[in-house]
Amino acid sequence: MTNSAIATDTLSKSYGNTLALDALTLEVAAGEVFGLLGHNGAGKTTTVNVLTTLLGPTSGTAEVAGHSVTADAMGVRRSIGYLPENVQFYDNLTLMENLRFFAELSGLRRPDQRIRDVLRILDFEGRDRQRMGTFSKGMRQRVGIAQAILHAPSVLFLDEPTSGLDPEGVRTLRETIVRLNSEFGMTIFMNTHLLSEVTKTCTSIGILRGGTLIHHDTLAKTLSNFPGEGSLEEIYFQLESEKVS
Ligand SMILES: Nc1ncnc2c1ncn2[C@@H]1O[C@H](COP(=O)(O)OP(=O)(O)OP(=O)(O)O)[C@@H](O)[C@H]1O
Repeated sequence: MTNSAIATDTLSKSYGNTLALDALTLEVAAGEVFGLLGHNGAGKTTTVNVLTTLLGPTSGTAEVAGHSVTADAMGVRRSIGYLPENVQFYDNLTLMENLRFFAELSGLRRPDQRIRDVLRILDFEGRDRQRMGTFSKGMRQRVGIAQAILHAPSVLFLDEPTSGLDPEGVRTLRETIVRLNSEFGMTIFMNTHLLSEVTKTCTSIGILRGGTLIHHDTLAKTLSNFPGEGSLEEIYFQLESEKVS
């Protein structure tokens, strides 16, 4: 038995003739904050879409929280939360009304109690009657996280969570991610382009290039294995530009 939150074996996904994900074999241990990096079109969103069961794989296997994405997609969905890159809300409804709507959709037994807990976890107390349309982009991202964790998932997927946020929004979101991981033990899997955030948040990283995983290690080992490079950004560009052997 392993304590993998995510385990894939030669997982591939094609769109017609485009091989977007090429035999991905990856393990993310429970309790990690994993950052998936790569240029535009590298296959990051495809990976998240397959792991969250939005898309079926073309071949290979993947388990999330111990459930197969193909044989037990419902088990996966019950165990995960997902913040898409562009999360949508009902702007004319309040924060509470939005969360109640999503809580009812996911069939929560005592939605109001859980919503109150989640509002407290995300420091939204006192804002539950505020209309969503008045929230900043950073706050909307955190409401997206609130929505994603209503059913207390063990694994949380975030697709470009800091995209379009100002520095304060980025910092607050980072604190939220770190807190969900350290206080509530959630495994976090995030796609991101923001390497400075990866350095501050992630415990391990993977780099995809053209659908192939070209690097996977803990952040600490990645940094120590490239002592000549000043930052993760420089390491990333070095790895990304290396010739495929
Ligand atoms: N629905 C689709 N139909 C056809 N090709 C697609 C589809 N979705 C993605 N692709 C292609 O698959 C490859 C991987 O795309 P994907 O969106 O997974 O990359 P990404 O790393 O998330 O990129 P980005 O950082 O721009 O979001 C790209 O070549 C893309 O053009």
